[in-house]
Amino acid sequence: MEMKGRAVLLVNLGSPDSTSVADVRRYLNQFLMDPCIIDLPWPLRRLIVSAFVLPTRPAKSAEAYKSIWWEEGSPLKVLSQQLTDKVTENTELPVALAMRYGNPSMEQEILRLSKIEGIKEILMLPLYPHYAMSSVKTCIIEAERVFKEHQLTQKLITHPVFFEHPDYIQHLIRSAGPVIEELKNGDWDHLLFSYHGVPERHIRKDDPTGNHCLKENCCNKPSVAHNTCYRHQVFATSKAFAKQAGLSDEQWSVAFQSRLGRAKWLEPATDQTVRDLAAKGAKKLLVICPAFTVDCLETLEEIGMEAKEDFLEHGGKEFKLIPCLNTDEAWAKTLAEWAESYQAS
Ligand SMILES: C=CC1=C(C)c2cc3[nH]c(cc4nc(cc5[nH]c(cc1n2)c(C)c5CCC(=O)O)C(CCC(=O)O)=C4C)c(C)c3C=C
Ligand SMILES: [Fe+2]
Ligand SMILES: [Fe+2]
Repeated sequence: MEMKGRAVLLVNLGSPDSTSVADVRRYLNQFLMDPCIIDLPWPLRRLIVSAFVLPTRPAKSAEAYKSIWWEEGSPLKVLSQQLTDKVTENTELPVALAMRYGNPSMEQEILRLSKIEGIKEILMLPLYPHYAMSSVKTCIIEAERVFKEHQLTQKLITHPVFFEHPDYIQHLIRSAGPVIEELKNGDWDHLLFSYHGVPERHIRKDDPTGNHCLKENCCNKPSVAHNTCYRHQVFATSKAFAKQAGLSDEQWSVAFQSRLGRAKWLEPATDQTVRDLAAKGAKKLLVICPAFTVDCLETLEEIGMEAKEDFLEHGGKEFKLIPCLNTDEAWAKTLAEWAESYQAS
């Protein structure tokens, strides 16, 4: 196994430095001014962010962050760091954690790793199971920018996405615990896979065939487009999970959360789906969020609080959010193994 000279960079999305409105505004500005997030020409993006988002959203988001914030800081950052520490315990390679937005920045951590004696390559492993312009692609663009700007001589490699890797699926099922057997026994009515949504336009832009994605049944027809199709990849995760866990087709479904703005995003929306499930008579609902490897605002608040309240208000009786893999020991070990064994072709 050729791993001498490799350093590992785990990357996650990032959080504001604190729950103050000023810090949330700074974070949202950096996030939303990324052309991979709002993919419009700079003047239009600047206008939309300044005129429609920054006047009101920071205060609203700050309140949401306050409801999930821990004494040690943002759950996403605290959990990502604890996971990184566990990965470090399982490998002799140097491992660092960076955030795509906010701190610790990718620039700071790439430069730190590049200064370690004997480092010839940096393997970036985005902690996102699925490819999206707004997740993996933006990390690659930022890492390439840092390498170029600082004229780094090391090689940059990116670990592939792992949306249907058998180890990842197995960890998801195992870490979900007894609720999966309970679902099979009929003790829960349904399992909803809630994935972060993306605008449909992003998927079309990344479709190398120019006409495969978002057509009738496209995600089930083999295509090179699936390498960059978020929709295909989240269905692949859900189907692999259901197959390995032994769930029948009626026991689960997929929905997309966190929509922002007026463009058309992937459907169905999680909030509507949760209400529809309650209206159809579901009383006990399980929700899992496999687009996130660690819990964050979008799982803890949007699903664990908002979606739960919605379900209970519309006639549901019990709602359980299955935690993300977070700092699971076996998962950390798998990440260390992947970091050591991955060979770029
Ligand atoms: C799973 C990967 C993610 C994709 C894809 C993604 C796309 C995406 N997100 C926004 C806008 C926002 N997302 C926000 C929070 C947030 N998003 C992700 C992950 C993905 N986003 C995570 C892990 C988090 C949580 C961060 C945390 O600190 O816990 C936010 C900020 C919070 C808020 O104000 O609601 C915004 C805004 C867009 C527009 C987008 C695709 C275009
Ligand atoms: Fe997001
Ligand atoms: Fe597709």
